[in-house]
Amino acid sequence: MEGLTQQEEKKNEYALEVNIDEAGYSSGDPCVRGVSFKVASGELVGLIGPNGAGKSTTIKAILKLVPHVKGEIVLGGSGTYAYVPEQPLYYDTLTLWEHLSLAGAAYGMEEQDFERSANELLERFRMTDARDKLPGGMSKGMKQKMMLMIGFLLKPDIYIVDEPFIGLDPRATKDFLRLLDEECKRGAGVLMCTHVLDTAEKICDYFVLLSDGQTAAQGDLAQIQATSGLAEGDLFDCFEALTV
Ligand SMILES: Nc1ncnc2c1ncn2[C@@H]1O[C@H](COP(=O)(O)OP(=O)(O)OP(=O)(O)O)[C@@H](O)[C@H]1O
Repeated sequence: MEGLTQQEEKKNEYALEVNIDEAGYSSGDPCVRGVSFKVASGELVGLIGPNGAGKSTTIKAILKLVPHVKGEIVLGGSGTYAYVPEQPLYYDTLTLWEHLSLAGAAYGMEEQDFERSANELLERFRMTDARDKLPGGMSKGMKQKMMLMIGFLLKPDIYIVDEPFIGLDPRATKDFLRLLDEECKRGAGVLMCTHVLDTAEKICDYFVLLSDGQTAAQGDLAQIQATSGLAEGDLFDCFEALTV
């Protein structure tokens, strides 16, 4: 668009458009109803809500991992995404490096490009010493880092990250947030589901607050505050006021 810098232009494109009429595990009994939002390129959207509110079901509906979904999901850009699940998924017999290699090969990365990116990620996540370890010999946080590294390796148009903070120590959290910020600046969109509301309040551009399978509020912090009637409230206060 005229007068916009390249980065502003990127921000005006959508990395993900979600219009879920219904989603659930058995027909006729949807857990999620009427959830619609967009993630712009370069934007970080926080999907928040109490236990059982429907956050993971929403993410799984986006990824077509639940059996019943009515609605429309549109991936922007070239349609590439990285999903980082809440529970690490891995092969017991493959080392960290072999997991990265497998992901690189599956996405057709050039060998040189893969080696450079994988080594950089090992350093940034302080995991170089764990390069040849099997997941069974890793701590919870190390497994979580492995999942995040696989996501970052792929440099997708959108990251879909389910509760990334549990298990990460403060330094690893900082390393992760710094990388995420760089990826947003590159133009990637991020949809992140989390219970860590103080961090979400600091880093998210937009919030979708779910309660009992429906949208209780959505918008930036000012809009969430307005919906909750707490003009000066922090995200936690608004969350309490708006959820059941
Ligand atoms: N595999 C499943 N089969 C049937 N029902 C499920 C399944 N997984 C979740 N549900 C139901 O869907 C509803 C929403 O659950 P969901 O896991 O999406 O919540 P959530 O917001 O991610 O919660 P949490 O914060 O506890 O992770 C709940 O009523 C839950 O019982």
